[in-house]
Amino acid sequence: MLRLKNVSAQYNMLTEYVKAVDHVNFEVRKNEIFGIAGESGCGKSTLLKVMCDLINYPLEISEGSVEIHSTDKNGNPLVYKNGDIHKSWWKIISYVPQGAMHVMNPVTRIKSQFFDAISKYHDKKNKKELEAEIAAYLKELELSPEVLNAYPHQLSGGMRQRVLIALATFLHPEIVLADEPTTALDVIVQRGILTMLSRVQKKMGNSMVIVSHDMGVHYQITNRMGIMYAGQMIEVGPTEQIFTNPQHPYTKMLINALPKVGDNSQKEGIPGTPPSLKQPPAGCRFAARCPVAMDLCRTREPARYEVGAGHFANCHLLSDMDIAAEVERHGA
Ligand SMILES: Nc1ncnc2c1ncn2[C@@H]1O[C@H](COP(=O)(O)OP(=O)(O)OP(=O)(O)O)[C@@H](O)[C@H]1O
Repeated sequence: MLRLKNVSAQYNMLTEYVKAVDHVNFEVRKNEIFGIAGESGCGKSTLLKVMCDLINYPLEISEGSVEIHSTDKNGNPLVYKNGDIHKSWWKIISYVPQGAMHVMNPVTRIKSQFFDAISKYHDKKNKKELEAEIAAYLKELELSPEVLNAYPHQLSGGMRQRVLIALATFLHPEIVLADEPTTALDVIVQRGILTMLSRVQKKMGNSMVIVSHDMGVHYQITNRMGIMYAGQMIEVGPTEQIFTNPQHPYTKMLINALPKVGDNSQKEGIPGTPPSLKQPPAGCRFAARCPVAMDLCRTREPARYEVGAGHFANCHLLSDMDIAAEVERHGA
């Protein structure tokens, strides 16, 4: 299980900070697919980097901690914390970064990329045995072992993405993080990738985190999900609840903007733009775009409210006390 406790992370630009992740709390449970959704630039990729301990300048964690709770061979509890998690890459946690073409070495065959990435973590085996094991695993994932001899540019975008997923899951890590795994692929290929991810997760019974700006992806394969806005996680809950009973005005607008079968009404995007993460506004960060914002929303940050079993949202409108205070203020 992976847990984020009050995590803030920022890009240190020397004269200013980009506060890309702000006091984020949630957990990814065993045997589930957890989705992270939100507009471009809201901090989704940064959050994934924080989760897998990929912290390189100018990114830094300014507050909070990330923990992976696991067990050793004898079943004794083991906790990996940020700063140490990167030592367990591939075996405990693995990461499928955004943009399959850019993360692969263009002048190296897929086989060598597999060997380079995993051979030092794999139980000692000679090259031939390891290659046979990789080929068998590729077959299991419906990929021809022929791809091992190919260069990345010889594969289609969908094949490259499948190879990256195969690489990230080969050592059966407990947690797999995937950043926009279906972006830039056509819908048929997208469906194939989602089916593959879902099948791999079911087979391993591990945890998966999928970042995508596409709500359709979350609807199709995630069990629980979180909605990010301007560096903050503003709603978390079971995916079915997020779609049928969204609580934060931003989530409601995201869901309402989705096309529905039989509904021919014109869909509108969310007017306005997200705030700068260099100088985020006081109060609720969505207030400037929120059609139901109260005065309080522009001055005080909302607390997190539990609105159903395991369903949380940060909005003053969910607090009778906050609404009463607003009414009193206007009545005064
Ligand atoms: N290396 C960097 N240096 C400075 N700022 C950065 C860096 N990488 C990202 N940012 C900023 O951090 C914020 C969050 O970016 P991030 O890439 O995490 O968002 P995202 O939600 O994943 O966006 P997208 O969906 O477009 O990938 C943005 O304001 C972005 O401009």
